Amino acid sequence: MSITGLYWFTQDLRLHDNATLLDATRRCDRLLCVYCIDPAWFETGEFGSARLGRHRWRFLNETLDDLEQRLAARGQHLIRCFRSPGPALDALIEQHRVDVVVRSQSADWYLEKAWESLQRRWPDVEFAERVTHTLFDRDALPFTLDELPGSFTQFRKRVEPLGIAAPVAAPEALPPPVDNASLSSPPSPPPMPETTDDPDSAFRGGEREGLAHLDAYFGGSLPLHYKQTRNALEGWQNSSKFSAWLANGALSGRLVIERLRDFEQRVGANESTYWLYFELLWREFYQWYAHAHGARLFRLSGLKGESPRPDRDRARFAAWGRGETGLPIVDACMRELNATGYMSNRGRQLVASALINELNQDWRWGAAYFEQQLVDYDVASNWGNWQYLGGVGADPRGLRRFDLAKQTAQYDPQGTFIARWLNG
Ligand SMILES: Cc1cc2nc3c(=O)[nH]c(=O)nc-3n(C[C@H](O)[C@H](O)[C@H](O)COP(=O)(O)OP(=O)(O)OC[C@H]3O[C@@H](n4cnc5c(N)ncnc54)[C@H](O)[C@@H]3O)c2cc1C
Repeated sequence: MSITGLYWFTQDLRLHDNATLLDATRRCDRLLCVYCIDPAWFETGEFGSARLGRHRWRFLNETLDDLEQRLAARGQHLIRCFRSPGPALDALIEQHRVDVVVRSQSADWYLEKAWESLQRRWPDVEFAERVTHTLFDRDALPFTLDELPGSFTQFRKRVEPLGIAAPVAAPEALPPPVDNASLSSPPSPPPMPETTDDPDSAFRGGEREGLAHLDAYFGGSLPLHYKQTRNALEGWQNSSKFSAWLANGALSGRLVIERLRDFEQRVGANESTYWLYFELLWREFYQWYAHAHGARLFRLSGLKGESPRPDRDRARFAAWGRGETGLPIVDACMRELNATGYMSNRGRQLVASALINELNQDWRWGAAYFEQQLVDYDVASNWGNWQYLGGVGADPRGLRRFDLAKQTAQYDPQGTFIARWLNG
């Protein structure tokens, strides 16, 4: 019997180190490759922001264009459905009599729900999934997700002794598309929102760009100084800038680790190279944290029994979003975010602390605004970090309040960063 497969791309937008794609290649005689762009992403949600803003929309389109080219080089085709995954995949499964649906697991609770209900609606179809977004497979973790350590430090100590599997090679060939005639007319004709120019953003989407950036970063000596520079408020070279490609899966974390180990062999290992690995373990922690806690990621009380009591002042929140709070370091960071889609880790900590502690607003409004604006938005890292700073997540020390004057003196002693964004 000949097998028709549907590959549902989500946050694994690459061919390298993609065990799910290898699996689909082995199993299927014909394959539909599909990406769903949910129109709901562009609507204002309950926290006052859209799920997808212009920076990541542009980055996503570049990523999908690149993926399409890579698939085309292997005789395949990417179907972009401008429709929510449920009805989009239902239509394709029915139209093409799909036998097996394949996808990479995701830390995104909404995608998990969509996957579960798809399985319920199609009991005769086979469903298969692999983990491609993390360094460790779920089975390799020395604990179940119910027993996920409550803090990063406990997590790190348990996983550091584990080996990280080598990335797998990209498939040389793929099964052919199902039916070329029908693929030229995807089931959802409405036009997608236009992408605009984004001259201020240095991030360019796609696997090709991600791999080139990886080569550039490990081709010089930057990793040797990472620990000293990573906290800077600005500067492309001060941190790795891998986040945007990691977030949509155009780069695999395992590949980053392989290149890091190679760099340590060739050039040398030091505290900074260790620290890059350490930060990637933070990412790993939040991925499993999101898997473990599901919808609690979005609750005001987070993992705690008691909820904070924010003011919920829309005008004050909007001023924070525009970078008009009157707190110079916060306003500079927010204007950078709005213009470029990126903000340093230090900046993210400061603006989150200000929204929660100085302005007394709902941390989820801030998290949702970041979701809209960040080019590197990742559901697990974003909502996990916001919970942490809001004192309702994985921080054993509770609420974090940053002294903005002290932070400004330390990280912008000459005032150049603030001047650039407030006067520029
Ligand atoms: C409030 C807040 C929201 C955040 N939202 C996101 C988000 O949506 N997406 C995102 O990728 N990161 C998020 N982060 C984490 C971190 O700020 C970014 O990963 C980092 O600034 C990206 O720049 P980089 O790639 O140069 O990082 P580097 O310093 O070079 O770190 C290397 C990699 O380690 C990972 N990493 C580093 N710090 C963290 C961290 N604190 N938590 C999780 N992973 C980390 C990232 O994958 C990053 O690419 C958030 C942090 C805060 C405080």
